[in-house]
Amino acid sequence: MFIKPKKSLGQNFLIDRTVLEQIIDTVEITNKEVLEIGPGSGNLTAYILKKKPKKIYVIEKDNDLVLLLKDKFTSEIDIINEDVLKVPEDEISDEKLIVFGNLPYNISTEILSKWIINLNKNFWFESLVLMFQKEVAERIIAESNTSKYGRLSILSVWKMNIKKIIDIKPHSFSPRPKIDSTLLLFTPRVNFFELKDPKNLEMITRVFFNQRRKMLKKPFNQIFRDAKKIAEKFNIDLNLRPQNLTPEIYFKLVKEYESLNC
Ligand SMILES: C[S@@+](CC[C@H](N)C(=O)[O-])C[C@H]1O[C@@H](n2cnc3c(N)ncnc32)[C@H](O)[C@@H]1O
Repeated sequence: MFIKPKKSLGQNFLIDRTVLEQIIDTVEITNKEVLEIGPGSGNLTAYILKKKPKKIYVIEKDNDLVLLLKDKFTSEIDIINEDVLKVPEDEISDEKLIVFGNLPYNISTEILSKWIINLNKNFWFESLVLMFQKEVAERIIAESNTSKYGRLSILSVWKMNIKKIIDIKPHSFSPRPKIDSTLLLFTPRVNFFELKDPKNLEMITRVFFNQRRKMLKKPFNQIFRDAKKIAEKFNIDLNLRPQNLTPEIYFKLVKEYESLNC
């Protein structure tokens, strides 16, 4: 069955055996429950199956590809024919999942942000092995005082340990994307900083990084009534820029905001 790849659904299928093997070797799969996001034509799915997982769930939005997957794998996989953004990720299984995803580039940050915002102390996964556009992966793992550091880095490191596994070149896919990709491994950060509402972290980092070239004075005044006092409390020089504050400081500022407003 030939299916023309749909650009709108970010369909670039992995065809490089070495890369497929590197992906499944990132974590232990045997006897574990696995979730794959966007299995496409099932290239990675076939490699996952070789490692004998206890069960595989896949979430694929494209009806044509779902037909192809049913044909190719019969009853070996449990197919959820849905938009991943609409699936309640913590209701897929009672077991902690190993998640793989060569994510569609146009919604990759939306998926990651949704999962992080929804996470509670009982992580629904054991690890996430996710592929991003290289430029997005660099923003996720960026540290403070660098130009790529921003909201996505702070949000990601809040609840996860993140490790870069490999970069992947366009020739590993068909059709070839125009950009390089990067595979990241995320594992739960057990003692993450407790906040009342993750939306406050989203809001505060948005206010700061929407004006990333401005001095801290401006966002501070927008968020806190007594900005000077709060800056002194946390020993922050208001002449610095948003990228100079570590994630830890952002978490503390959100907590302070919550204690004053929520
Ligand atoms: C980059 S391709 C990866 C395909 C396959 N995993 C591989 O590596 O060869 C992304 C896949 O995600 C699917 N997809 C796109 N948007 C989706 C969504 N919102 N929910 C679920 N799947 C989606 C596409 O149809 C496609 O199969």
